Amino acid sequence: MIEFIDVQKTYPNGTVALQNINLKIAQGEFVAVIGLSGAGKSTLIRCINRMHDITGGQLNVDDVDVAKLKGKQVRRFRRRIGMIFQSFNLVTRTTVIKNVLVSFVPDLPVWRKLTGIFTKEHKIQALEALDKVGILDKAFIRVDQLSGGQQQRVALARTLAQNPAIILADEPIASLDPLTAKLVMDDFKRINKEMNISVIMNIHHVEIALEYADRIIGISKGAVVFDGKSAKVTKEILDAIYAGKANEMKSSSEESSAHV
Ligand SMILES: Nc1ncnc2c1ncn2[C@@H]1O[C@H](COP(=O)(O)OP(=O)(O)OP(=O)(O)O)[C@@H](O)[C@H]1O
Repeated sequence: MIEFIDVQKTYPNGTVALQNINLKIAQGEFVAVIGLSGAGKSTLIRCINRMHDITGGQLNVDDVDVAKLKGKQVRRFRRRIGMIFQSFNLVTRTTVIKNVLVSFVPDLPVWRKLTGIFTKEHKIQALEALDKVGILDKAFIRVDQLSGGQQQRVALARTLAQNPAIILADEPIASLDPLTAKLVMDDFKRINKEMNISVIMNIHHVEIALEYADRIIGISKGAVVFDGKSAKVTKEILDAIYAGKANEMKSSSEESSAHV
């Protein structure tokens, strides 16, 4: 369970990115966070794994008060939370399997991760993770020889090898063509349903968000203006989220939150 209690985030330059966020996300949910550029979607997602520190309120993940974690505790905590980025964040001049193996040695410097000191067990786990996203046959190919969709799958496999409870995805399909984007979304959906891994995804493609996510969180100017099941999202709700008409949405947000 991820719980935001009156969470606020103000950046050091004074920008208020999140204001009084209250949310509960149960284990195994597939949540899409939507809203205009600059609304605070990325900030919201990145507070969950402490990529950003909150400046007010409390954020709990499985009853752990995330803000109170220190040093090694943060690293251990992050092991259970995978992160997928728009830009894949892979080392492209090496093989697929080495990119996945990196997930087993988070505390070593990068050069050591890439020198190949991995156990047989780790290699088997890495191959299993690649199999789960359908690219086992690419294990020994260099990443820069793969398509964008295949590279995003490598990133997913790397995250899966971590055995995460939660996957945070920040615009994971933004740089993919529509067909490939759907294939990658199919992977997310399968992983979510079959492995009960929570997926919290920041996404600009509204139609895809509605098709794949169970729940939509609409953000405008740092505030939650809609929170409810994808099936309940109407054109009017979308217009309001994207017009930033926060006040207009408050009542439907409260109404919808009751169903979650
Ligand atoms: N490191 C930072 N320092 C200061 N302000 C920031 C920082 N990162 C983001 N912001 C500001 O915080 C607000 C929310 O940004 P955020 O990136 O969370 O929005 P977003 O909804 O994810 O936008 P996009 O869809 O364009 O990625 C914006 O006004 C942005 O300019």
